[in-house]
Amino acid sequence: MAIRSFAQPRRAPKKRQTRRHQRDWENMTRDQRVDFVREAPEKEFNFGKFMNLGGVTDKTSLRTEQLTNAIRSFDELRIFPTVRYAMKEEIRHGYLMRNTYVKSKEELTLTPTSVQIAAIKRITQPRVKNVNSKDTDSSYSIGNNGEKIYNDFMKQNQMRKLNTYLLAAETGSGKTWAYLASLLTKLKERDLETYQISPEKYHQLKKAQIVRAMILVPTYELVDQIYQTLQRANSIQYDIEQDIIKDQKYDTASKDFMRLPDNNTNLGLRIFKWDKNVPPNKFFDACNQRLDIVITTPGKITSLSKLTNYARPFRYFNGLEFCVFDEADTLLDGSFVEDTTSILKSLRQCRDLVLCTATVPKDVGKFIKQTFPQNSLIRVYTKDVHKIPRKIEVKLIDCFEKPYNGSKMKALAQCIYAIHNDGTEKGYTKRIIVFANAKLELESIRNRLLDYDFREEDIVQLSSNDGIQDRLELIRPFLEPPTKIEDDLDKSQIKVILTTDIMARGLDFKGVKNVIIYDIPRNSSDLMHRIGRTGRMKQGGRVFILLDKSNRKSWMKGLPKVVKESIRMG
Ligand SMILES: Nc1ncnc2c1ncn2[C@@H]1O[C@H](COP(=O)(O)OP(=O)(O)OP(=O)(O)O)[C@@H](O)[C@H]1O
Repeated sequence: MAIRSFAQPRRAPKKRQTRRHQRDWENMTRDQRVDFVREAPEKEFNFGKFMNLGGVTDKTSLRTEQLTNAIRSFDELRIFPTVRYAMKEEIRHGYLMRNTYVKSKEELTLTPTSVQIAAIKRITQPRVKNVNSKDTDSSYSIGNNGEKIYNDFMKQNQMRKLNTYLLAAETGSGKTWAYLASLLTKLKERDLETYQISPEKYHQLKKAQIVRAMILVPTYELVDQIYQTLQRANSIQYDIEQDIIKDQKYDTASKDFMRLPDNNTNLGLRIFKWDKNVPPNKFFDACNQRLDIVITTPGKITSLSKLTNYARPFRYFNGLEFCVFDEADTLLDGSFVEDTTSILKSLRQCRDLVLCTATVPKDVGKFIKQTFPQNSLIRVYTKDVHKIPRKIEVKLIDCFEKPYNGSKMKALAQCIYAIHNDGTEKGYTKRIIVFANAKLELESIRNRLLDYDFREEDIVQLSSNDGIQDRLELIRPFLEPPTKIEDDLDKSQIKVILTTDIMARGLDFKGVKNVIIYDIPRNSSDLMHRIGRTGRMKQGGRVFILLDKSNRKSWMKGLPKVVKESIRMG
């Protein structure tokens, strides 16, 4: 195992032990020494080509730490009041009540996570207005379908630069709400701004045939997940006087705006889920009125350019101001990058682009550096990015040891059997995710597991060969909190899902405690994503890694220590 060791706290770092540096160190005050050590590079677990992560400098994550230090509640962040209410209720709705001393969800005190604080602070901070831009009321005019008004309205943005935010934080740390809270706040503040200029213009703009914000993700499962989160937030009901305005010092225009029928009972957003089975004409129909947010995959957007019988189908995105690439490490790599870059080029009015990811592979980091000029790129890295959450226990199973004697299948069956009987999650169906590399292999793994007397209904396989509806149906029990065995349709004591990397990214498996890595993935980034399907939001979890001929003698053996000592993965 090769652990690059650099700074040792409170001791002069080895790299600095030249005479001059040693003298400097000795002359430093205690505080200066602490700062010096904190800014020196941390240990990193690095071994060969498998390790493809990089680009996290301790200075970047230190800056995020400084930003987040003093904040303890959502109320201290610039989040639009109605958005803040809906966000907290949505998180409360999905909160897992196990591992908490609080009796009911209503009593929970929710606090923002580091990435939420840092991202919201950075993204929603007001911009310095460009002195050259003609930011005056006279730039508004009225057109037939509202598009013209919007175009005029957007002209003022042309002089302002695009800000690109790179949000990188460990898996399960609440990145989705980090960008959603910022996005919804921007949309609401923009509406309020217009309303303050002229209520009439605000109402006219609502009829504009445009899309205001777009969230792109790599899979249809994620399209569905983000859509469900937003829809839940959008349908949360509040009493505008009691829950939002009471005891707060808002100016009259803001209060009037919040009391409008569009705002006074719920967020009132128009959200469009553009998934696999939705043809473009459904999207065009939805665009008859202003769409606040579209959630889709890059492929859906680029497919518009192939349409021959629609005039300028891309025109609906001409006024788009806010765009998110969720799972940006995937969207800016491999088969996606061509689509995503062509989309980027056409978003001329976009002012805020959020690249959200749990890992920044070196190649992707390099691409981002080359694509976005340094002065427009704002990095928000948390201090635990590229670290496996410490609540996760990583266990290695050597298939060459007794009693497996080289049989990986035997080791897998034994591992599932041991989880089944380990006395944890008493009374609940235990859910286990098994990751293999090749989808063609899944069927044979399942058949061989059935030979070990597991029940057919307890073991399912899922790959990209299955249709999206089947996939959503199969993963549903994993996306919901655990159920009591007697409430489960099949009365399953365990439920095993055999899958590939298609399920490894972004999916918010609720309280799944066990992940088995049957095959080692291609690189450390994929490994981090697989491991991250458990141990979400500081919940515990276990990951079992099967070591076979190809990897048993390797650095893999150092992994449990890397997690325990909270060492960053390279
Ligand atoms: N402040 C908070 N307090 C408690 N729970 C939260 C908070 N914010 C978000 N959550 C919950 O944490 C879970 C994980 O959040 P989310 O899916 O956004 O993680 P993520 O960082 O995007 O993970 P991944 O990298 O795997 O995509 C969700 O169920 C979400 O509702």
